[in-house]
Amino acid sequence: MPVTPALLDLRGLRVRHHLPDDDGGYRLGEPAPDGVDLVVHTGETVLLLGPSGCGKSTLALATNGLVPHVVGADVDGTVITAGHDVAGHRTPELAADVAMVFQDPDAQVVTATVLDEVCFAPENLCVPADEVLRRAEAALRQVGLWDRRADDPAVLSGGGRQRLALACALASGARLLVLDEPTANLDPAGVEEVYAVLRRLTTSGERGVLLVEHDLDAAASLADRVVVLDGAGRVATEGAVRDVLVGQADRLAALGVWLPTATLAALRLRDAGIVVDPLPLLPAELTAALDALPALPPPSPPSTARTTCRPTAPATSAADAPGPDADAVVRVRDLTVRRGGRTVLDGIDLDVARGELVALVGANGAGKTTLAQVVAGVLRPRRRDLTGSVRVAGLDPRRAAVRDLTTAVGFVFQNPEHQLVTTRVDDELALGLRRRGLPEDEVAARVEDVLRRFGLTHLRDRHPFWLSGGQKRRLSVGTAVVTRPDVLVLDEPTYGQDRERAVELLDLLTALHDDGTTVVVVSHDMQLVAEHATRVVALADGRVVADGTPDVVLGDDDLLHAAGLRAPALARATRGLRDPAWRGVTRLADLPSAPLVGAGA
Ligand SMILES: Nc1ncnc2c1ncn2[C@@H]1O[C@H](COP(=O)(O)OP(=O)(O)OP(=O)(O)O)[C@@H](O)[C@H]1O
Ligand SMILES: Nc1ncnc2c1ncn2[C@@H]1O[C@H](COP(=O)(O)OP(=O)(O)OP(=O)(O)O)[C@@H](O)[C@H]1O
Repeated sequence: MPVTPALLDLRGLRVRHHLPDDDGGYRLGEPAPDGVDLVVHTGETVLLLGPSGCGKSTLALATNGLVPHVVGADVDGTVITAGHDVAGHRTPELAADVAMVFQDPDAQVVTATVLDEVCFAPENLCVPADEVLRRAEAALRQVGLWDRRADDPAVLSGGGRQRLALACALASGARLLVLDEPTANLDPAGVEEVYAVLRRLTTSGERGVLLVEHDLDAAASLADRVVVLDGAGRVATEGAVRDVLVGQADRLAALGVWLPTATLAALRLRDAGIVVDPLPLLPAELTAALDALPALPPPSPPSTARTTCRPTAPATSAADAPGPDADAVVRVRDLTVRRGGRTVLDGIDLDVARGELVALVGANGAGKTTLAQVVAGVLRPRRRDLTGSVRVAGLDPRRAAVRDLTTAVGFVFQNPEHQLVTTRVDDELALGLRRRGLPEDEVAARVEDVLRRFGLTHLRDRHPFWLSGGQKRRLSVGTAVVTRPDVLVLDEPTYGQDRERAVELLDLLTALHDDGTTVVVVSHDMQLVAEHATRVVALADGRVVADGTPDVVLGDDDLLHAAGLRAPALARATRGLRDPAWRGVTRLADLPSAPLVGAGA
């Protein structure tokens, strides 16, 4: 046991949120977390896992007193942060000791430029001016934002704002970093960079990290210990990373918690009678374990579920992209868009046929959100800022009446808060249907269906504002799905979701797609893209740099690296295998699913 005092020491933490009621008072929500003990020492990274709504963000907010001093709640138990009892200290008094990065980076921006933002915390802590600048520069360089230091934080892309929040935490000098999904909006290259920074910070022995994160392929190699909460907010299990993630993989899977891709793959193989023992944590360990088997059965033929309605020509450059398509439900021609004086989309041509499930991928700032929003008519640039044309189901999204447009295309924002407007979950789902004048019994039936499919029935009368991040995200996807549009455009729909919900959401998108809905989804999760998309369009610097099937685009390592992307975790594990038949297996669904006579170990 380390002899230094803990940076964070939680004993019996139990939080019940104050839920406002109609007569101006409040009632208490269900406890989450519920009686949790958790300790973080200097030099240590502790990973906090658990299904959506179990209280991970609430626990994070309790470490610097935002819960209960700002977010109303009854708190039992004790929280000692860097030796201070949080109950007796306001959040600003703890700022020198604990720095937080929230799930929603927009929640914390306060100044007018990127540089000011990073200087803000150390200035408030009365750090000498030259030291403030030194720390700010170092932090901005570490997250790759030094060149954008004069920009307004509001004009950064989603991933840009996430990097900024992290730079602020680093520059504050606080010894305890509490990071709530710090990489959720980052491109794969950015995730690697951020984890490299965190690794340097913790191995230098000066700081400790409490990390809430779903992307275990990256986090598993950084964290020292894991604490897993169950759905009721109690500690289900804890221990060293490998002991928990690998040693108790079945239990975690049953809780609906994410597992590393390599572990998931091995569990699937085990079901097919191919025993990989011990279970691997990282892609390289899966490679070694499979190579050690006497023989591998052939992988399953690629699953038919993903076959596109209209085969897309494999193409690895914009020039080779599929030609004009008469059936295109989305048609983008030579689209150029300027924002804040900068060209952010540069001559985009893109046809999406009815029934495709297209993933838009690319580095932070590549223009994915801009393209998605222009297609959905959510962003309507001025005439001088846009050239070229866009048609969705025959409509011009810049000019069409909102009512017509929302029948043609549903949009889900990167940040769900931006689109929730009513005071109840069920009203939020009913809103678009009522606006269309649907009969009330039809409205009720569709709302019930979506509540059930998205696991929101028990929260139907909750104010959308008082939901967890994952619950808000499901609600916002639900509002887009409930109107059954021709085209559904989603910006990072799985971020913040536990495994069960993310898989459910993607299965739902796949089902909608099978029913003929065209789906365009912006995603940084290459494994999910590989599993579900029928086509991948990669953007870099506002241009289409690749357009083809997932196998072609995600199999081109040089292209992926140049575009700030990385191969999916399973592809990283299989590409080094001795058995050539297995190289390039990218989808879990393509692993052997039944034992083959005379094959395997
Ligand atoms: N500000 C709030 N007011 C009232 N209830 C809240 C508030 N924030 C969260 N809750 C509720 O508290 C519980 C725990 O939420 P929390 O955000 O801590 O969960 P989480 O584990 O971080 O979930 P996710 O993975 O979905 O982000 C949930 O049931 C949620 O609905
Ligand atoms: N409101 C705005 N004003 C000016 N520039 C903006 C604005 N919003 C975005 N930009 C800029 O447009 C470019 C493309 O941003 P966009 O959000 O489309 O990228 P993205 O590929 O979706 O990135 P991310 O993966 O980080 O979400 C970025 O350089 C960004 O800084």
